[in-house]
Amino acid sequence: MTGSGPVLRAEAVSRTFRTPAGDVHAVRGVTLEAHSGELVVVRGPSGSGKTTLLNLLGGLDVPTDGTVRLAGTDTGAASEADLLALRRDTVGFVFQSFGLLGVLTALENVEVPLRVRRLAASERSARASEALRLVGLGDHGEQRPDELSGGQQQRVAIARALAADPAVLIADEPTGQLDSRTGEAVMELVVGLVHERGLAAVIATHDAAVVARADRVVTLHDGALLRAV
Ligand SMILES: Nc1ncnc2c1ncn2[C@@H]1O[C@H](COP(=O)(O)OP(=O)(O)OP(=O)(O)O)[C@@H](O)[C@H]1O
Repeated sequence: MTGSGPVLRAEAVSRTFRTPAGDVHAVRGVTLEAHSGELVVVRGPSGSGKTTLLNLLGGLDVPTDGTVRLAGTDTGAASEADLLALRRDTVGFVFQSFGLLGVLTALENVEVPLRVRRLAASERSARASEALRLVGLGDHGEQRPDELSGGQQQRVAIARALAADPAVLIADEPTGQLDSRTGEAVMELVVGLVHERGLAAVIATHDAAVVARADRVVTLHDGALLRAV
């Protein structure tokens, strides 16, 4: 990968789902890129294809047409194993529903993606603690998700996404389950981290405050890009 090119690039990407009721063209011909340190916001009404597009950009799904290049790798041409490794090494995901494991402490949740990287336990724990500190939860490592507020849980999820030091952050409506003040605080944190750590971030959100701070805003309508700002 060259230093100046986009970390993430989608070129004329489409995703069609075959269903018994017929084909659903969830994403249609989208071209989009994100560079390091750049925050790209994807917005659009419900069903416009935001989640499908984010899944394609993060390598959770591959396009039926067009190409997605993630850190230089064409996801559609990669084997399942390579795609798994690419996601593990390159992408941090944050979802609306936090996705924390209830039986684990905050610290253990943050350690989950580090476990699959076969890091030594001490290194894992040091990195997870540092990630929790970054999101302002350095003193909450021993608490379980149900002992934390919604905003704190989402911050744990952000720490988990960042612990392995990904080049790309993909966040699907990360503030969707939070009240507006908590959501603002969480987004403030994400925007700061994107710029500080030079992440290429793509975030689906309706949050006006995030839209205002985005380097680029794209709007989806029926799976296609409406306009790019
Ligand atoms: N696995 C699937 N199989 C069939 N159709 C799907 C599948 N996933 C998504 N779709 C369809 O693709 C379209 C886009 O869905 P998607 O979830 O990407 O939209 P969205 O903009 O994220 O919506 P929301 O804001 O409500 O989450 C919808 O019509 C949806 O029903």
